[in-house]
Amino acid sequence: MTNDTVVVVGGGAWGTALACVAARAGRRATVLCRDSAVADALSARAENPRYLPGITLADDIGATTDPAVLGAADIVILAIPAQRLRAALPGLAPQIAPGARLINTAKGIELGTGCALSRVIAEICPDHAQAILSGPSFATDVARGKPTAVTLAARGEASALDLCRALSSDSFRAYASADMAGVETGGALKNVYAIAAGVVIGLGFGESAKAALITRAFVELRRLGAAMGGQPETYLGLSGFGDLMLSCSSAQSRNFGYGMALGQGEDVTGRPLAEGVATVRIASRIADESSLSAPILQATKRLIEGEIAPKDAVEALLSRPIKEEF
Ligand SMILES: NC(=O)C1=CN([C@@H]2O[C@H](COP(=O)(O)OP(=O)(O)OC[C@H]3O[C@@H](n4cnc5c(N)ncnc54)[C@H](O)[C@@H]3O)[C@@H](O)[C@H]2O)C=CC1
Ligand SMILES: O=C(CO)COP(=O)(O)O
Repeated sequence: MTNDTVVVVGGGAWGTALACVAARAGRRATVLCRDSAVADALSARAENPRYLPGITLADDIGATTDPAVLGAADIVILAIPAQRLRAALPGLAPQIAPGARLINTAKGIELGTGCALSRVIAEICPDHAQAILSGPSFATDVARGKPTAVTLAARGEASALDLCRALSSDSFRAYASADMAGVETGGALKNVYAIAAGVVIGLGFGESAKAALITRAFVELRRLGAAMGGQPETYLGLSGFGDLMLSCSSAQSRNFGYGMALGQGEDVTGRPLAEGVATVRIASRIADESSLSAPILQATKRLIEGEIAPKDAVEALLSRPIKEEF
């Protein structure tokens, strides 16, 4: 398989960082932007001042707003917000070269339908093989070339390994997996728990409370993920535990930041993209429908919907009946 040419759809923080990844791995990389100002800045100054201000990017990244560029791609990386995927894909699909492989990197579950994003992609691009890249990786770190490791899942180990080799370099290491559902659900659900961890810190409850929250969140994430089709061991890896740990422990995470603002009683309107806000709504419905116990997720949902105050949400969790840990 030829993997020479990579087109990244989405000129935001993550799409830009992933174009740097592809370029560092020796691929010809182009970002397909929606906004011509972003494309111009990337092409002329190797900068994305809107989404990654102050970071000088590899200068061999191309940028365009013309979807015709998809016709030359061996690999198409999707890096647009999860809830935008269904609306964006029909305009792109006819342009994508027949043999190109798609790698989704958005983290979420479709709000209106409860569909995994891989299913949304399969519905709109049924003839293209697809993969998922997910793991602990902040765009700013990746764009700067700081060491990062992620999981890349595809149907079939050989395909996953081939894509891992195509994108790995001395600063970016992708591990192969054949568990698409496990990788996908881990990335989506960790955002919910990052919001919850942010709330705990925003309330001033401290690091011990946060460690307890993350540990119990991990139990829930594995339970929900398994019900959605993931393999248990996948959640122990980079796309599960790794990403949960990163997002629940750093104010760099937009989801954690959103939770912190909630905990501090701030107005959260207009904050940067926090995918967990949509995910918690649909994941709570899925948990209810399957009678799965997910108290942290349900408390986070009620908090986000304004049904309960942050302090009361944490107190409700602490006052649940005493039970065995496992
Ligand atoms: N920023 C990060 O560190 C990471 C982000 N991700 C995931 O990547 C996805 C994108 O996140 P970011 O790039 O950080 O968000 P962002 O807010 O920085 O950028 C989003 C980009 O998507 C574009 N976009 C939105 N709707 C579109 C549409 N309908 N058609 C074409 N382009 C559209 C916007 O113009 C913008 O360029 C999210 O699902 C996020 O969870 C995953 C790993 C790391
Ligand atoms: O997914 C991420 C890191 O792996 C980015 O997290 P946020 O979307 O919360 O910023």
